[in-house]
Amino acid sequence: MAQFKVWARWRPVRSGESEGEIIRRSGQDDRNQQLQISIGACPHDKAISSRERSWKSGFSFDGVIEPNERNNIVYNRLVAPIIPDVLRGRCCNFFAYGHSGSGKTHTMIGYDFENGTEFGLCLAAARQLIICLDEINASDTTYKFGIGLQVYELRKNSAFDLLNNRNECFVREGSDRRVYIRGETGILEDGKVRVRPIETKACWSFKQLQNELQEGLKHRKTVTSTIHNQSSRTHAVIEMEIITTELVYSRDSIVERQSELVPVGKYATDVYIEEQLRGIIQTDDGKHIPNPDYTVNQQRIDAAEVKKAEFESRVQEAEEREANVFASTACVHQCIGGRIVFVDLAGAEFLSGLVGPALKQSPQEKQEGRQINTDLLASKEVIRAKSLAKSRIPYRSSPLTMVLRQHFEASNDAQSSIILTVSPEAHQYAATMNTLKYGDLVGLANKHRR
Ligand SMILES: Nc1ncnc2c1ncn2[C@@H]1O[C@H](COP(=O)(O)OP(=O)(O)OP(=O)(O)O)[C@@H](O)[C@H]1O
Repeated sequence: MAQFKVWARWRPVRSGESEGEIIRRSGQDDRNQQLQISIGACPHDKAISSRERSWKSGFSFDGVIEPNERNNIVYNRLVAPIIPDVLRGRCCNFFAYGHSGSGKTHTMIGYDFENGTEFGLCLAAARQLIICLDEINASDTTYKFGIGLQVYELRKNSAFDLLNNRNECFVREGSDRRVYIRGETGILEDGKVRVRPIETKACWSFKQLQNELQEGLKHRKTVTSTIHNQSSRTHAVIEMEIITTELVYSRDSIVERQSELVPVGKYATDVYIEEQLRGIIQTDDGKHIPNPDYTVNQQRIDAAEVKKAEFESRVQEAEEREANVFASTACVHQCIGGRIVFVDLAGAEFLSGLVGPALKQSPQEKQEGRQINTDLLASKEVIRAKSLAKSRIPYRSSPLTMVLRQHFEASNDAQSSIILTVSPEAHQYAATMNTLKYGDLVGLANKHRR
């Protein structure tokens, strides 16, 4: 089975664009029902080099979505078929890749939260999942299943938590080589330390999830681009995981215990450093030698370490409890932990260098653009390496791929999709071509595996 399905979605021509200026295109199936896309010469021929006059992809696309097909049709074709996988506890990923204004956000998140026909894919998926979970809840009242929602934007090494006031969190690789997204450690009113993981909102109804998502998206950073005035300059990630009340409690308890460990761990480090510093002196010629008047208090260091180990084992206990909750629930209902992830990538014009001349960029925006380039290139390489089933996947090339690693790895036996959003407008010819060529590359890598 192909790892990544590749879809192209043509957005409608904006009102005001003349029909004569749209890109001519056609498609053709091969025996495996894979599609080849042909693009005619650019209507603005003069601006384009001759080798770009027309183009044909390989039979590398799984499908093409036409401009008149609305979001509900897209959902039924792309996402609905994998919902049973999510309900079997698997992880499925959807990426939208394309140039500014090509329809990534329209597809993944949607701009209409009231009209079900136009729900973005994530909202439509949430609606279907909650219907299925309600059925499970009604048939077995021992458990209460819902959806854990995380919504964040990625920019450089930071994740901005849209469900927590756009709080800045940091992407770090732990000593266990897992990637964690955590905010600054905070001090609560009662003086307790709190480790802040990225917010997960437990949603038990569709209405609740819809409100949380809508509120969160108000914090999304958008700027005016040459194409439209709601352009996103970050990658937005929407994760939905099937959870139970018990799982939520067990995870809260991990956070609680990690918070308790922070001051104890810091004390142990401070004691060690203090003792080491007291045990050394500097001579007049700058050399460091043992302090003859002080004996390092090893007992004090050991006592602090023992305390730290005690708190570490409390964290470990809480982690084991979470694993038990997970395993015991999965024996009865395999849906627990099922995950669906939607990634609305930043505009691909940065990658192709197609930022229009009208888009004046500040030095900070230029730097952001470079980071977007790095991220898009890295995700491109990861998707390609996965499609080719390479043994080494370059996850560590960017913060985006580091964060997505767990989802990519969890989705090994499930289906993921990349949706290439393209515009038929002639003035976006080069951008459209660039996006389709990328899709072709991924699709051909898939074909290699079939
Ligand atoms: N398939 C479509 N059908 C109807 N309207 C669309 C479609 N695709 C895009 N649009 C409209 O075009 C505009 C730009 O789309 P959108 O914001 O989704 O682009 P984008 O690719 O996310 O851009 P950016 O990278 O700048 O954020 C929006 O008003 C959106 O509603």
